[in-house]
Amino acid sequence: MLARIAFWLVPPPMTDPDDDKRMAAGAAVREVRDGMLVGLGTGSTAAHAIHAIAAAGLRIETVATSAASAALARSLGIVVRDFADVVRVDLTIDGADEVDDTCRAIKGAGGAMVREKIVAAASDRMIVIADGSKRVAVIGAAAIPVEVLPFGAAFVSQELTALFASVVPRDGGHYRTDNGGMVFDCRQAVTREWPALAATIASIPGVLGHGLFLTEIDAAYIAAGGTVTRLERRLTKR
Ligand SMILES: O=C[C@H](O)[C@H](O)[C@H](O)COP(=O)(O)O
Repeated sequence: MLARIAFWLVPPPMTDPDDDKRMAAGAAVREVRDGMLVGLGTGSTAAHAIHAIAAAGLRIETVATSAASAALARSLGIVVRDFADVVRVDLTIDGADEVDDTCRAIKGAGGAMVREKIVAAASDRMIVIADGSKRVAVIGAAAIPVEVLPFGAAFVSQELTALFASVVPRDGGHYRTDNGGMVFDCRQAVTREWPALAATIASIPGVLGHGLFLTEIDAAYIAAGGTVTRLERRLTKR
């Protein structure tokens, strides 16, 4: 009862999720140093990081995980290289749809997960930035997006149906990624043995990639109520 009264007298601080995204992005960008090759993520939170990089006037080069992020960065005067010529990235900063305290994440609501995973794998350090709504005890409530070669759509959809309770083609099957792939948003996995599930999805012919990031992320900056928490992954990356 006392706790309830205290709640009404002193309401918890309310912050705009966009302010939290900006704050998480700003904290991560403080890790960027002149001379680095930096991976630019995709989405609304990653866009804050791109703006923060531009505002900091850092002398860096970047690679982008989507056409949208490349266009935003170039519009702000940031040098963006073609990733096809790159084998190693110093640091990547990207958003997430869900992230847990061991830095496992679900990504790809914006459809960029395949390029994001390639750039993450090439990165010495991969940081996820997010507002507090993305932090979860256990990943798995968000849809896991699976990018599929349109040629194999029906076959892959059938295979995914054995792994998930719900398999929904994005935009009724009309959505296309920067790679020309379709996306199936998959929910309620029949197993939460994530490494085995990730391997099974990836092994289906026609699958180009998926949004389960189980080993790629080194750290997460989560901002909630004006406070930034940094989570560091403890296990070795690969
Ligand atoms: O494909 C999109 C990416 O994985 C995004 O980083 C993720 O969906 C988070 O986006 P936002 O920061 O807009 O919530």
